[in-house]
Amino acid sequence: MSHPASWQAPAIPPLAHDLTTALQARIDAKTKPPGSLGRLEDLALRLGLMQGTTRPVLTAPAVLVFAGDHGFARDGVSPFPPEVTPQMVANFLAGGAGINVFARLAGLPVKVIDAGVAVDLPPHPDLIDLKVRHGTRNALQETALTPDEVALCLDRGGQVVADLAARGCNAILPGEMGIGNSSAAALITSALLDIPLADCVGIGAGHDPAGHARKREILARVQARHPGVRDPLEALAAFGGCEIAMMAGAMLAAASRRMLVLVDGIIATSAALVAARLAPAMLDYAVFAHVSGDGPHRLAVEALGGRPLLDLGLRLGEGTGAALAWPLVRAAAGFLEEMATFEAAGVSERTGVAPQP
Ligand SMILES: O=C(O)c1ccc[n+]([C@@H]2O[C@H](COP(=O)([O-])O)[C@@H](O)[C@H]2O)c1
Ligand SMILES: Cc1cc2nc[nH]c2cc1C
Repeated sequence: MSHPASWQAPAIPPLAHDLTTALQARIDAKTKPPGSLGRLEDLALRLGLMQGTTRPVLTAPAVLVFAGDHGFARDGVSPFPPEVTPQMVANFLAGGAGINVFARLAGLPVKVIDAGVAVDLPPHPDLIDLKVRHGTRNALQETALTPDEVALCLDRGGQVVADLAARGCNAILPGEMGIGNSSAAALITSALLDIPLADCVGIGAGHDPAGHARKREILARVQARHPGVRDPLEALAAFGGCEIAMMAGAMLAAASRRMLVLVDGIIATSAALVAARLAPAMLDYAVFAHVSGDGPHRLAVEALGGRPLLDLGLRLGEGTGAALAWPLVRAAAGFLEEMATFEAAGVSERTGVAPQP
């Protein structure tokens, strides 16, 4: 097992910038005024640069819902009890959660990964048991994860992606489920972006103003218990959780294989932030699906240079924003592959001047 102080992120190949001109020419040859597909054109270009081809294809994409529990979840940080984490896992596996609906509509399979749910879960064909521990330790009192547990989470996230890649997957949509994990995300984001904690604490699963104020106060105590954390591995150890660390490992492994990472909401973005601190080139393979309705998300996405595709006020997590954005990603690859060119369709190209009467 690798040790986190020395945990090495995988090497991430650079984007195929040498293909930029050829990709842009292919985009511009399609039967449309230049630039008229707006950000879908940027997305098509990026897919080509990621995959190192002028004809990118999306194969065997998968939603990965990483689930984990948090030691401080009973201390007032969430408006919901931690029992909801395994209850929602059962809901995912029964096909009844929001992510199941949106994934079905988008034609995406949903795999659930037990990264660190507090209770043992019954086996299920769509459940991958990679549990590192039964919930994190309580960060109000001690470090949430040991360095070895952090390394194990990162490695296991990589293992999930390696298994998918072996079956032809070249795009992942990581989501998460974990009562209390918006608190871990806030603590990580504040530590790694060096911005005040209060600016990073959202309403999570739906605090009222009094609950939100209490969450801020509790998290200030957690932060005071772990002063001076600035390093991504230290942040994961201090604050948890297993599902955030495993998502970060999955994102890094995906980028190392030139796979697209469609980033979901505020918790998935904290994992992307950790991943980017471990290997900045990960961001070349990340597309931000949406900006969450949980206020602080916007700040984190901007700090990572992301431009979210959707702004729907979603704050459900589970990968729902990513699943909803998936048809846009498919549209980008689809127009590049299937749209007729001016030449093939016999359509006249732009002359730059209006025809004279
Ligand atoms: O994706 C988001 O932006 C998002 C924002 C707030 C909450 N959530 C979800 O709500 C849960 C965390 O909320 P909380 O209040 O228990 O920390 C967790 O299961 C997340 O999937 C998700
Ligand atoms: C019901 C419920 C569903 C969720 N899905 C993701 N986070 C969640 C939090 C709650 C509380």
